[in-house]
Amino acid sequence: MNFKTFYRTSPLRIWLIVISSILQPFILITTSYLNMLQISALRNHNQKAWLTIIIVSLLAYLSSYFCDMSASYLLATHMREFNQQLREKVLRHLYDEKRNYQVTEVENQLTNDLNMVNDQYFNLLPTICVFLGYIIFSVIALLTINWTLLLITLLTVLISMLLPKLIDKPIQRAMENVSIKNRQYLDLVEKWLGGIAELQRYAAGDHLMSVMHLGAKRLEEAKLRQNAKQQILSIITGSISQVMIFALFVWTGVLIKKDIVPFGAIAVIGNFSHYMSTGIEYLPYYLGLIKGTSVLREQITRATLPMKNHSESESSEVPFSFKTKNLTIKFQNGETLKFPDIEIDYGEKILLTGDSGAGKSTLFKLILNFLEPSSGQIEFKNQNGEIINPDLTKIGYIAQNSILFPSTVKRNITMFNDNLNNLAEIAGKEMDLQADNTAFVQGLNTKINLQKLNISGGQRQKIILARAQVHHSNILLIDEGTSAIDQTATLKILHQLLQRPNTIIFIAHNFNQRMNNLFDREIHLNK
Ligand SMILES: Nc1ncnc2c1ncn2[C@@H]1O[C@H](COP(=O)(O)OP(=O)(O)OP(=O)(O)O)[C@@H](O)[C@H]1O
Repeated sequence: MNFKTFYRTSPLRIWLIVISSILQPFILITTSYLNMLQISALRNHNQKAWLTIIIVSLLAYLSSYFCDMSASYLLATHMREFNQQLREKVLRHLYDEKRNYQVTEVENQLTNDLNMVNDQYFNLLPTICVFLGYIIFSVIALLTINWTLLLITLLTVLISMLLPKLIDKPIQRAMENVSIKNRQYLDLVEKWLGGIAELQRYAAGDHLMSVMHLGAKRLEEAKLRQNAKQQILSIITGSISQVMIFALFVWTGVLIKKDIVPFGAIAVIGNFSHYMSTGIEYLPYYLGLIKGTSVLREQITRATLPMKNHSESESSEVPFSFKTKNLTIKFQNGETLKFPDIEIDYGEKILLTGDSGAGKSTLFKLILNFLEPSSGQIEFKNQNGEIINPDLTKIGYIAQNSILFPSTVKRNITMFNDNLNNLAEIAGKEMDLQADNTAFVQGLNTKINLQKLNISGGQRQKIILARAQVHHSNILLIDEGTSAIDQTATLKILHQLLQRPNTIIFIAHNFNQRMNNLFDREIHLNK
């Protein structure tokens, strides 16, 4: 993400912003010239000329405000469009990447990181133009008076432009640090405030306060350090500009004394040196801020790049069967799980059991490649029994904590594919949803309110199971998909699920013998 992408959003608008921004210093510096003429007219008692210049100056000032307002309005419009495009690209990237993201990571990217880059990079475009204009037009004005005055000024500009290079690394680090601390703080908010009811139940408010206080303190300290670094940059560039003004006045005095420049130049120099010093003080400061965003901009660019894995998915095939060999996984905390070799044929109905913590859910995650095995492999085959590069997205998966969306029951089943509406009605019946008519007053058109949690755990599971029924997959992995559903309904649901031709591997703890008998075989994992 750089200025080029920003420019491409609307080149015409960018040019208008640049022109209206550049016009502001041009008008102000031209008016300074007019002021000099105004003083001469007053000394010569030329009231008409004096009044004309005052009116022209007034109009010039008004047009300068107009330019300022136009630039701000155009920039705001541009930013709105640009940010919208950027957010869409980030979301497209996340969606295509199929990686498990932490919600806070994405939240931070779409809000805090983007705001920082907006404030300290793109929003500075008019400001940079104005300060650049101050320097350029002052240089031209000084040149008309005496070239040696210009020389002194140019030298100072050069020094000030090189200065931020000395300090842009610490500023970059400080900015990154604020972003990290902000992410950590959002993470705390999500993890701790997400469980506030539990904390209230056990009266653990003091601990919540101290954890949140520490997170907020770290964030504020990082901001303070960033501010201090920016202040240092501001002080360095400010001091240089003051030295320059002093040198300019002294040298103008010398030139006047030697009759090289007219006496009136001292008044004009005062104005120009002010514009010049403002330009020199702030331009490197803002350029320093812009440089400071480079790491964040790179991060955002990476998050917006389109994913190029289409060729991979094109060559991959839908899996029908698989076998595992010497599969182990070692977690970061040192815990290691070893799995027996398993071979599953197409159409088998497998009950996967084992003690709590034996690794049943982990096995599913390994099959789906959500987790990488430390050793061993999984071999997938197609319909003809040939080994394939599998398209793992075609494996159906019902996780323990499957997600519902704030929409109707039906759309949660069809996953927003209205062509599947009729199938949703059938799957709803198969998964015994009509037994919950009192909760679903409008049937499948009842809207799920995630805030008010207007559905029970069992109803949630039935909706997720119906979703899997409607979106047929050759291999379906179900992790405790009926744990909250009563026994009678579970039996009914199992009958429906297991009569389909696809492969089903079902993790369950609490099945009775009658339910167990519905499966072809049981695989038991030992700890
Ligand atoms: N990402 C992880 N990092 C560290 N340890 C993990 C991770 N995922 C799982 N484990 C550990 O692996 C072991 C197996 O976990 P898993 O969830 O697969 O068990 P399970 O057989 O499905 O248990 P349950 O029946 O209680 O759901 C547990 O001891 C768990 O703590």
